[in-house]
Amino acid sequence: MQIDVVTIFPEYLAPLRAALLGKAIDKGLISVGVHDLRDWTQDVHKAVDDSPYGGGPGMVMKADIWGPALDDVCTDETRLIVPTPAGRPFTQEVAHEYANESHLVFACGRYEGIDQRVVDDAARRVRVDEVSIGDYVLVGGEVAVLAIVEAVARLLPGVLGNPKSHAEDSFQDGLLEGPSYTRPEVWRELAVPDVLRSGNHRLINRWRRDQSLARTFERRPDLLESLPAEAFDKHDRAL
Ligand SMILES: NC(=S)c1ccno1
Repeated sequence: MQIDVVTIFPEYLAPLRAALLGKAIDKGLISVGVHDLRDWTQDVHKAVDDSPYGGGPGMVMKADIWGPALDDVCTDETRLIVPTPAGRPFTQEVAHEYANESHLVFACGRYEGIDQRVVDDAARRVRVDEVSIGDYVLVGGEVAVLAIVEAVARLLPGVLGNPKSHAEDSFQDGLLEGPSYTRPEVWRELAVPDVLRSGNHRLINRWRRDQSLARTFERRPDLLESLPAEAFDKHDRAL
């Protein structure tokens, strides 16, 4: 997978080359290009923004800078992703969608965002997603790109050490993951639940399913409401 990021703060994306992602890059599973939007400016001040039409606070990023940048970075295969609070929710399901793509390009907005015509024009040639990682406003899209790239890259074959790791992710079955424990058996007078030390895998799996259902019911009942009836089995106790 090729990932390209266009930003006015290339240094913000340095973490992409660290840890798990760095290893995936070293293995050739992912190629990452980070591009400084200011390389497409023509003026001595390298201006990338201007005042908003219609007035209002802040500045808007210029279409006549973003357009040529995306023309150069995108290909016919590109899925262009624009992180924005006004976007559709970025979910585990969307992460799986992106993991099947060959080329992701991320456009990192700053200030009050990017002139809408940049998205409208790009949509004439490539698939464009305006996505949000949550109902809050960041200073720019770079942090969202780091989150999205990590969520997507870990789904790629060969990136995680154990390919089964993400099979039990939260949201994988539409539910939140239950609690996890490791040694020591007792820590600050808190003991690991006996069932996990029983060796009875049928009981352990039942306990884990119950914990997942209970946690989802308590913290994200909306996820339960959106699951089809067939997502539940006869052993799922009424919550
Ligand atoms: N919530 C998202 S994705 C965002 C991008 C910029 N600010 O907030």
